[in-house]
Amino acid sequence: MLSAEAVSLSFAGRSVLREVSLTVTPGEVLGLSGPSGAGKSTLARVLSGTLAPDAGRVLWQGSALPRHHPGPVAHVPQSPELAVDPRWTVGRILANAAPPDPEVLAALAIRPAWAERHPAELSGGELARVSLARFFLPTTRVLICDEITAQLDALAAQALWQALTPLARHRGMALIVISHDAALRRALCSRQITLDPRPVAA
Ligand SMILES: Nc1ncnc2c1ncn2[C@@H]1O[C@H](COP(=O)(O)OP(=O)(O)OP(=O)(O)O)[C@@H](O)[C@H]1O
Repeated sequence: MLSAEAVSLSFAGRSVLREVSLTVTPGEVLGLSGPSGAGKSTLARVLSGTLAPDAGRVLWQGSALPRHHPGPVAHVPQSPELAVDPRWTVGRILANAAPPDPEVLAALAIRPAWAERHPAELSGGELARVSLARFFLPTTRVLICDEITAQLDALAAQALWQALTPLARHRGMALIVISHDAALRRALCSRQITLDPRPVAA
């Protein structure tokens, strides 16, 4: 189980997260919403251990979040094109943290032929799937999906979620779905929290 206890964070004296508390249990799909700038991506970075809070703590199975990489909590970023090295091939990107998992590659319809291509040689939907596969590792127990289908058309978005959610459920992986799309959150999530106007504990 992942939990955040009264997590607070400021950037240059400006408070972004104010005593945010939440829990995520294995296999759960939790929705996270709030207006632009509310701190959703910042919270994702804190939960995945890439950003340390000023106050409060993040616990994994009741202990401090492990510092090793890859850890149990992965944050799939909002803009995959900004999060990958454009000089790397898709094959290298996919193999960077762990050997690619054939089941994940097949479920996300990632073609072997893409291995020699660079990120700029994929469509937005293809790159979104590669970005997802990159964080969908055997060690991942909580996958934070940060607006991962916001740039896709409705059909491509639906295909991605239809591939991702059964795979995560099958592996007992929890998902945190960050999205401005209320219908999507309703369809996917068993529980939701909102970072507006004040953090709501779950
Ligand atoms: N490294 C940083 N340094 C300074 N300010 C930052 C930094 N990262 C984020 N912020 C600020 O923190 C606030 C929250 O940003 P964040 O990206 O978490 O919002 P968000 O809720 O995910 O927004 P959106 O829905 O637009 O993606 C914003 O005002 C942003 O400018």
